[in-house]
Amino acid sequence: MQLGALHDGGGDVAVTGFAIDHRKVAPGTIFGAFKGARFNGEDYIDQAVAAGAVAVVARPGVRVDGAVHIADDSPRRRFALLAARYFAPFPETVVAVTGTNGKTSTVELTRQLWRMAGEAAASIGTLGVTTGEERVATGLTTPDVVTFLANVAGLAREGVTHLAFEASSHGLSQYRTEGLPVRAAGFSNLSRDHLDYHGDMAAYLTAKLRLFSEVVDDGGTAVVWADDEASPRVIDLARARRLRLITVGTQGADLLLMARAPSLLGQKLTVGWDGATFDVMLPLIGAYQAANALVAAGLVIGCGGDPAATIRNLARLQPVRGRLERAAIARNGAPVYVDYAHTPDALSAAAEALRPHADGRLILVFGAGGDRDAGKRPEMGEVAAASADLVIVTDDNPRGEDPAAIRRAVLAGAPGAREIGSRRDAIAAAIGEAEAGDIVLIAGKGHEQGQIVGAGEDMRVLPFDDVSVARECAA
Ligand SMILES: CC(=O)N[C@H]1[C@@H](OP(=O)(O)OP(=O)(O)OC[C@H]2O[C@@H](n3ccc(=O)[nH]c3=O)[C@H](O)[C@@H]2O)O[C@H](CO)[C@@H](O)[C@@H]1O[C@H](C)C(=O)N[C@@H](C)C(=O)N[C@H](CCC(=O)O)C(=O)O
Ligand SMILES: Nc1ncnc2c1ncn2[C@@H]1O[C@H](COP(=O)(O)OP(=O)(O)OP(=O)(O)O)[C@@H](O)[C@H]1O
Ligand SMILES: N[C@H](CCC[C@H](N)C(=O)O)C(=O)O
Ligand SMILES: [Mg+2]
Repeated sequence: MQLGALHDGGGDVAVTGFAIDHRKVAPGTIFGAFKGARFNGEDYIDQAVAAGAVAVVARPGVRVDGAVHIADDSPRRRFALLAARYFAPFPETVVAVTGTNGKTSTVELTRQLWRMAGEAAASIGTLGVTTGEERVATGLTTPDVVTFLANVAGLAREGVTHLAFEASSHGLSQYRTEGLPVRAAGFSNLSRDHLDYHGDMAAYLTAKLRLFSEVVDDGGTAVVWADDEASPRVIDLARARRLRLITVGTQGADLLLMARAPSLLGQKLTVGWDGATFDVMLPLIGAYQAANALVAAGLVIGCGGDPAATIRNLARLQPVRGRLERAAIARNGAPVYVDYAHTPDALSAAAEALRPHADGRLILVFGAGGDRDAGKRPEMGEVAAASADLVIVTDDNPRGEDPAAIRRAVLAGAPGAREIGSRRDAIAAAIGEAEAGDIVLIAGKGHEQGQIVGAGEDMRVLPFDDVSVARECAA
């Protein structure tokens, strides 16, 4: 593609790719120079040009010598829009999900429902890029804009027609997915997380709302879990933009959750749609998984899926990796679950999901991540103390912080909890302690395969998998 096709005055210079990191610039690249949380990409413009950048997208007034300056007050957005034109075509049906908790689950369940309907479907999110055949990790929930758009285009080349992706608040505020047409947007819920980055809940919500106010296509659909305190804000925005609105939940007007009855390995849902009532056995436990499955169904229906078939297909959903995953059974019969709860609200949701299944105690092992929202730590402690009978506070990705200090902050909210820094020892203690009728919940890492310690040059990922460790400890 010629630069002139992307930018007036660009001329017939060949564009060979896009980069936001100067170390990835090759001859013919368009470089995006952005101010970030740790570095200022504008400091690397000269190096990018020396490496062959033919154009630089940067704020007006920034000095660019030796390449075309594509000036814009919102350089990240402009860069994404240009990159999208370069990388297109994309899958024709794309949906995005935002919310504090439930994004990964919802995009994965959406992908499964599409596949059951015979569509070539994929998802992109915390679990990586997932197709029916394979899963490739990207390291972020919403990958950086170049990785994201290149992957989405790659999926289209492989024949994928339906894509569900996670729109994290970081991704939304950094325009990591702009330019990709989004037909339907899903909202799960809003609760405390990531305030280290967003500052306060209002800013965090504003970042998420951009999915509905700007990212989803004109004439697109909003699928909103209606039982959340923040839902009315999303619904108002959807109405203001005249999006098609599908509200879901016990408060939903469209996909109505009329009843939910937990059973041993799942739950019976009674669901209303357009005057008809459906009874379906969802093979996943917990109110939160029912919510995610229904939002997924709403997204599929919102993109033209047959409502009755989609609702019936809920009975064939497979579990999502690391979300209330039954990892092991302790010698005395106590089941051990692994879950990705790493916020106060998620911890409460995971504990509530398991409570009806415990005749005895709920034993909870968890920690809080380092270099992440510190304010959520005591809140997580409080929720844990209120939700479980025995709480063991341990380490979960301390990153650049002192693990003992993180544990102390969590313990401030859960003074009666036990403290065992080594995650392996904590899991062993919980499983060793469990008696028949108890349930062990290991929260925070879900699918993760490592314990992240240190930061910058000293950062290391020590192999660690909650599911395998639980199995070893239960054996
Ligand atoms: C806080 C945050 O979102 N950071 C991400 C973001 O950084 P940033 O834009 O602030 O960039 P920066 O590192 O300050 O650098 C500024 C610019 O200079 C460029 N640069 C920098 C150094 C250099 O030598 N040369 C160079 O060109 C960078 O590529 C960047 O464009 O963009 C970077 C490039 O893509 C990411 O690597 C980085 O992820 C860090 C590692 C991270 O931990 N991110 C987490 C918090 C994150 O994004 N999480 C969300 C939400 C998780 C969830 O709730 O599911 C996610 O979507 O994963
Ligand atoms: N709808 C929901 N309501 C409340 N809690 C939920 C909901 N869905 C998931 N959770 C909790 O959040 C955890 C993470 O779920 P999931 O990975 O689907 O969310 P996410 O939004 O993708 O998280 P992340 O921000 O890390 O990407 C689950 O393991 C569960 O404990
Ligand atoms: N996407 C989340 C994942 C947190 C997972 C948890 N194990 C932790 O490290 O805090 C984040 O980056 O904040
Ligand atoms: Mg996720």
